[in-house]
Amino acid sequence: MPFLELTLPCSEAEQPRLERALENVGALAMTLADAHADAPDEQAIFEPGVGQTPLWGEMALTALFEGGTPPELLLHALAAADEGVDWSRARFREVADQDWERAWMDQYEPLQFGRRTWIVPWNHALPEGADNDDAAVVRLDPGLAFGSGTHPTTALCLAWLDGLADSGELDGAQVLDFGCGSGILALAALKLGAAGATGVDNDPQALAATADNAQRNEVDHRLGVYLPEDEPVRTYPVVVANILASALVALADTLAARVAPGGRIALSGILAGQQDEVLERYAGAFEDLSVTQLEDWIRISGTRRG
Ligand SMILES: C[S@@+](CC[C@H](N)C(=O)[O-])C[C@H]1O[C@@H](n2cnc3c(N)ncnc32)[C@H](O)[C@@H]1O
Repeated sequence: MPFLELTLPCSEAEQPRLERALENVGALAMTLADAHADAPDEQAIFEPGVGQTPLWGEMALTALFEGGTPPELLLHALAAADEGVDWSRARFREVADQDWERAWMDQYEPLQFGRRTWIVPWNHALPEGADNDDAAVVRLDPGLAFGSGTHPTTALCLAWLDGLADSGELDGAQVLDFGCGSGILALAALKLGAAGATGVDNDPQALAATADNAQRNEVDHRLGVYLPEDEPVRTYPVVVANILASALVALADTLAARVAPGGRIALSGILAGQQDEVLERYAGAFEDLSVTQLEDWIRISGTRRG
């Protein structure tokens, strides 16, 4: 089914407010494009709530909604979400799924994380280094689920997994990827030597993307995917969760209960400045908590107390 695409002009000052309202009424994904005529193709794609900072002055914000959504109902919901915005500026059109997938692919290049982890789109040949025998290569088309490796929150987790593999801690391990999105972290862990992985996400589309990516990477027999309410209650030696700081705080007890004594955890999706609240919530159950920053984003990692 085609999607409904909404586009409206957007200044830098307005951007967070517009994004919040669009997210509240169910936007699946958004793009921000330079509205200058001389740079029409420059755009950034991001998941609602985990935006990217634009560099341009005049912008157009585009949001994608489920196909079949009536524009007038959406305008009504947007007016209720934020009545201070002139939503009549919005323009609508139906777009095919492929247009969005194409937009992802066009801005997506092979990337290396740590020593030997590679994320390579299916339409690229393996670059030098990714063709080494010990390279851990995940082939990915992220589609609409978050997780292509290009976002710093994902990059921080991939580098952490690569480091764990280097110290032998992933060998034969079971890994929980909480908030799996495209499955990128679970797949990387499996390629780096984990015996099995569990992907959990509250978005069924993410679970479908993870399962599909696992099958295409031929690791589906070693991966299970679950909604949070169906997730098996068990412990893991390695847990990685790239969700927002507020969710990490809310899920602290659940995630702590999933890490085996002496096991390792990485928490990502934390904006610089939000780390203290997360550190405070996890300090009781985890020791050796360390903070790593990439651009505006923080990763916290630690070891479960025995
Ligand atoms: C930032 S993306 C991370 C995707 C991928 N793991 C990566 O590192 O690129 C966060 C994912 O967590 C999911 N998510 C957010 N809150 C959640 C919750 N409370 N329980 C389970 N999944 C959640 C979202 O649907 C999204 O797929």
